[in-house]
Amino acid sequence: MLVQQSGLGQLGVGLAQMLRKQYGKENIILSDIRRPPTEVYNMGPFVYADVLDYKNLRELVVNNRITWLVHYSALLSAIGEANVALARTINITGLHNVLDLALENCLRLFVPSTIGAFGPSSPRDPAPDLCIQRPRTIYGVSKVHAELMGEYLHHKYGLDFRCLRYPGVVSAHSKPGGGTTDYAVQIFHDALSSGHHECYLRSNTRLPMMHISDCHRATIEFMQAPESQLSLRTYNIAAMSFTPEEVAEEIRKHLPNLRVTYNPDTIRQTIADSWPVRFDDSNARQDWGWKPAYGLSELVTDMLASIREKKNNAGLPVS
Ligand SMILES: NC(=O)C1=CN([C@@H]2O[C@H](COP(=O)(O)OP(=O)(O)OC[C@H]3O[C@@H](n4cnc5c(N)ncnc54)[C@H](O)[C@@H]3O)[C@@H](O)[C@H]2O)C=CC1
Ligand SMILES: CC(=O)[C@H](N)C(=O)O
Repeated sequence: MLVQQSGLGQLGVGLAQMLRKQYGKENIILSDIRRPPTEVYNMGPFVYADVLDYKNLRELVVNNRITWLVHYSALLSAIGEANVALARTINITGLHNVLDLALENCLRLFVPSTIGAFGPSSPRDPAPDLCIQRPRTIYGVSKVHAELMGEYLHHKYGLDFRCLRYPGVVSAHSKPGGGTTDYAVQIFHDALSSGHHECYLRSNTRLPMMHISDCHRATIEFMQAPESQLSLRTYNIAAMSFTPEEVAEEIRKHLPNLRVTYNPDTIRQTIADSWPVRFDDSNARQDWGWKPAYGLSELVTDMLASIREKKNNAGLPVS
């Protein structure tokens, strides 16, 4: 049995769907502190679980004989800077609860990290798996903490801790949750509604990005990889890197009238400028065979088709 925490965020439902296809819908429990939409509730087991409530988490694990835990709970980079105390609590105290629970119940544990775990003193093009990590956001600090705590408990007590550093994830099916890479989702919605996107980053801000289905596939392949193939517990994964101007150009191949204006927001621009522009994921490719399926043109084609379909199904106008 697997429980996936904070499953109602941008990434959660899609991962649960992919896992349920492989392991059966009754074996994957989605949890969050928010009320699930009807379609998610009808897809398979859903329970309330607050990552800050240790007793509640323990009951969930014990009552359902959980063996794997996917810990998605976090406040992302931009929203974390606006709520530092809450980000520290959810991202660090929440993680400690989950680590204690995993040790106590011999759980296997997957925790995602991010390009945000690097900072201005890290090598940026590309950022390797092992290098200086001095992030300047509470989000990044909490993710480095997660990487180090998980690795420490793996080496000291044998905890099966696995961690992937995700790039900015681009998905048509959910709203972004307060990150610095959110523009790369919003631009598609704007392109298909008003035809105008106002970008909060400069036109030449290059960041690593990934299509959500590659992100989910990487997660499952990594969780399934035999221990003997892993030389690290925390791996970078990469697919593509682009700037706002480059993704806009690619969208214009489908929607030539897209207009993009730039109005950089100091907080998010400063964060983006401190992150890697490219990830070196050669260890993931070598150790457990990671290979992305989506490049920029495939991502743009898929995002436009998926959002169009959603709008058509909802009876909304599409430009
Ligand atoms: N979306 C992205 O581009 C990337 C995401 N990641 C990581 O992937 C994970 C999932 O990210 P997203 O789905 O985008 O996040 P999100 O911000 O969309 O969702 C976070 C979820 O956490 C839940 N939550 C908040 N407080 C909680 C609490 N006390 N207990 C339980 N749940 C609580 C929220 O209800 C929400 O559903 C995070 O750990 C994030 O750091 C890493 C890199 C990129
Ligand atoms: C890259 C991430 O971790 C996230 N999307 C964010 O922008 O905060």
